Amino acid sequence: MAVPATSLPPLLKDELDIVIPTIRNLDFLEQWRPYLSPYHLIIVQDGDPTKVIKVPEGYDYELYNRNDINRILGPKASCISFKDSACRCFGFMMSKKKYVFTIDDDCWVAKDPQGNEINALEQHITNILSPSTPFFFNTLYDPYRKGADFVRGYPFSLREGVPTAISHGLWLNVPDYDAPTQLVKPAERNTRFVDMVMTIPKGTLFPMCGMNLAFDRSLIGPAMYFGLMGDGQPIGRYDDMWAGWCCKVICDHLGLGVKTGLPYIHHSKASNPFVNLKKEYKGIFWQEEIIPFFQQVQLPKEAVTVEQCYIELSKQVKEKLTGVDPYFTKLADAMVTWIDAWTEINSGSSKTAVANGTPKVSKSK
Ligand SMILES: O=c1ccn([C@@H]2O[C@H](COP(=O)(O)OP(=O)(O)O[C@H]3O[C@@H](CO)[C@H](O)[C@H]3O)[C@@H](O)[C@H]2O)c(=O)[nH]1
Ligand SMILES: [Mn+2]
Repeated sequence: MAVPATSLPPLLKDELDIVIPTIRNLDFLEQWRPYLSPYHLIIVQDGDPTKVIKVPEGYDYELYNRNDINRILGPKASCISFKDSACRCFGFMMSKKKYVFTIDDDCWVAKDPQGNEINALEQHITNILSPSTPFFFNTLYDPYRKGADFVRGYPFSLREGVPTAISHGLWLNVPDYDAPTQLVKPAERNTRFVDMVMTIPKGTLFPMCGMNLAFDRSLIGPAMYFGLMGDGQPIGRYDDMWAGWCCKVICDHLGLGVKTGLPYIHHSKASNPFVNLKKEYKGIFWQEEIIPFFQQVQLPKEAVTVEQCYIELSKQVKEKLTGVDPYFTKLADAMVTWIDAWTEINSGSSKTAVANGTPKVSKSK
């Protein structure tokens, strides 16, 4: 019988923030209470800043709306998307913790095949705190999980693994399909629970979904920029994809690991495929050129920090992708603005969080 999650002390309670992008009241947090209420939330309110977002009692949080973003970042706020879940990366920037878990407000606690609730955050923490194996594939998947190990023929020199930077979770019910797939398979639901965590091999890109994602902010935070999406931009719903491609090439360069698989969340809402098609349209054919770009990216050995890698990447984006569309010049510049803002905010020289950004004292625990 699994030990109920609530009986375990909250792992990394003071070292992890939960970032939620939202345009609605956060009632979904009621269901997550046993698992998430010990942690500090950073809520990034998108859309109309005059709308009041209700947060269930008993949660400790700070909330930033567009007015806060503009006040805190000034002109640099131009790099934070508006009217798109990409805004969540502002929460990554404002966090002061080593780890971040980000979740969408239509993601619910899932159940495993035995009917037990899945503490997604606990599994992400397990994934992040155990090493990754990007250099040699272990056919028994994650060798650090209980009941598994490295198989015969796995080099002992590689068994220490590397630090894990990203833990990419999955979704039961509504899978993260692109609009064309949603259109041709509107009723398809993911009911398959696969009890697996694996390291994504070095040199392999992956489509990172932002709705159930955790990462080590100290290892890869500055690369978790979700790009220029939504209002005023020619593309949407490629925010997390862009961040994932940038992060993966930088993780490969710096010898960091990316894992995918458990945990699952239950994704409830299928966003409108027609609206999604409009947002994704350009991305669907641009990505046929973006992926080969990332596959050929070489970062100089002198680039030894995430920031240095990211600035170098922005130069290559401007040089090699502007031919696809002038948007990539804007995006490359925004990547630099993001790093400037990240450095300013995280060097302590910035405006402290005030007004809406002031941490709210939880009314009752
Ligand atoms: O303008 C907006 C719209 C929504 N949000 C918040 O972002 C998340 C996701 O919104 P939603 O669940 O409605 O959309 P999905 O299509 O299911 O999102 C997933 O697809 C990808 C979009 O890039 C991404 O992997 C997932 O986010 C919710 O919390 C909304 O409240 C917003 O902030 N601004
Ligand atoms: Mn959703």
